[in-house]
Amino acid sequence: MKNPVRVAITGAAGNIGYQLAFRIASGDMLGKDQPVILQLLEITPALDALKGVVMELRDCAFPLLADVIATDDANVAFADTDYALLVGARPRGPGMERKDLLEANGAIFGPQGKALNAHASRDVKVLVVGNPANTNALIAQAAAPDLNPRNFTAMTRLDHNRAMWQLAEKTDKHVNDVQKMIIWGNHSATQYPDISQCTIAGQAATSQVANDWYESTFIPDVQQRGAAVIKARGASSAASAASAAIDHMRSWALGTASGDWVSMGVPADGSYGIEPGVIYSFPCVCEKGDYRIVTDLPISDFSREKMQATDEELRQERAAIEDLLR
Ligand SMILES: NC(=O)C1=CN([C@@H]2O[C@H](COP(=O)(O)OP(=O)(O)OC[C@H]3O[C@@H](n4cnc5c(N)ncnc54)[C@H](O)[C@@H]3O)[C@@H](O)[C@H]2O)C=CC1
Ligand SMILES: O=C([O-])CC(=O)C(=O)O
Repeated sequence: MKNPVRVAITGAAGNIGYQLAFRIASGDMLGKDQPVILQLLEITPALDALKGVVMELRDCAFPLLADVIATDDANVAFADTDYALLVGARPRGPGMERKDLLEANGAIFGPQGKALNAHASRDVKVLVVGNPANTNALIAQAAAPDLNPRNFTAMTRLDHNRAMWQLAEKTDKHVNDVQKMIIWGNHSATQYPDISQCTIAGQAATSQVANDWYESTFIPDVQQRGAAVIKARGASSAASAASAAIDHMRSWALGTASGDWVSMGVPADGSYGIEPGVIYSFPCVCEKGDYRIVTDLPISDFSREKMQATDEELRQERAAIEDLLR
């Protein structure tokens, strides 16, 4: 049996956290041979609810769950943690954009970055889910100067999964047939879901759907899917968000499928002309516990314009919280 690894989840008594903890404890994220110690963080008023989550985790008698720690102290939650899923933050309601949460949620991620910097494993892999995810990841990264800046990532895997399903449904294929989807940029309404490289059962996606459907239906539907779920459910996506978080971490830790890639919000490194300074979603291949941005894909004028628009929004979000980066 492998030694247990430590997985921290913030907002663990919230809607997403309640899904995440159980799936991670059952081995969905790191494999059925990898024991885990869950380190659950909540705000003090939610500690009773968190106690209930811990009771239920124990009641599942998960073979892979080595221990559970529940706390309202980030220094405890992040101690020696190998994986940190930063979920705890306020969700948006109807009529809000995710960046409307910047002020309320931005303040959470500086102190958490600082606690990670002081206490986490030096190789900790960080995924920010709390919105606005890309900019919150930037805030956490800036507060953790002793950790590898590349290890601060934001979740666009839910958008990636949504886009794959929309395309599969439109072409009457299974989602397993869809490869090489790309989400560029921000986890927001400016994100650019790009099918130019996509294949469906090995054939170019662009030859299987009408361009008009792609531009006028697919792109806005993927961009607005979070809002559509809020309208339908009266609450933001939770089970699908937890599932995507597990997909993101599993790909990063265990690798992406041969011949395919995934979308991850990662620090821009100049690839595709996106200058450093923002956490931007790129197509990424993961191998041996690391990721790399897939480079040198051809970019059309249509794509370039959309990639720049979402970059611009990220720079505006950054400017709005610049004081939190110091
Ligand atoms: N990146 C993505 O694709 C997605 C992101 N989200 C975002 O995830 C976040 C969480 O969503 P839900 O779980 O539905 O919200 P929720 O309100 O059900 O749960 C959030 C939990 O975080 C806790 N919390 C608040 N501040 C905290 C702090 N400083 N430290 C630790 N815990 C804290 C709250 O007590 C609450 O239990 C929201 O910001 C939401 O917008 C949601 C869906 C997808
Ligand atoms: O839309 C929201 O506010 C929650 C979210 O990020 C998503 O479902 O993509």
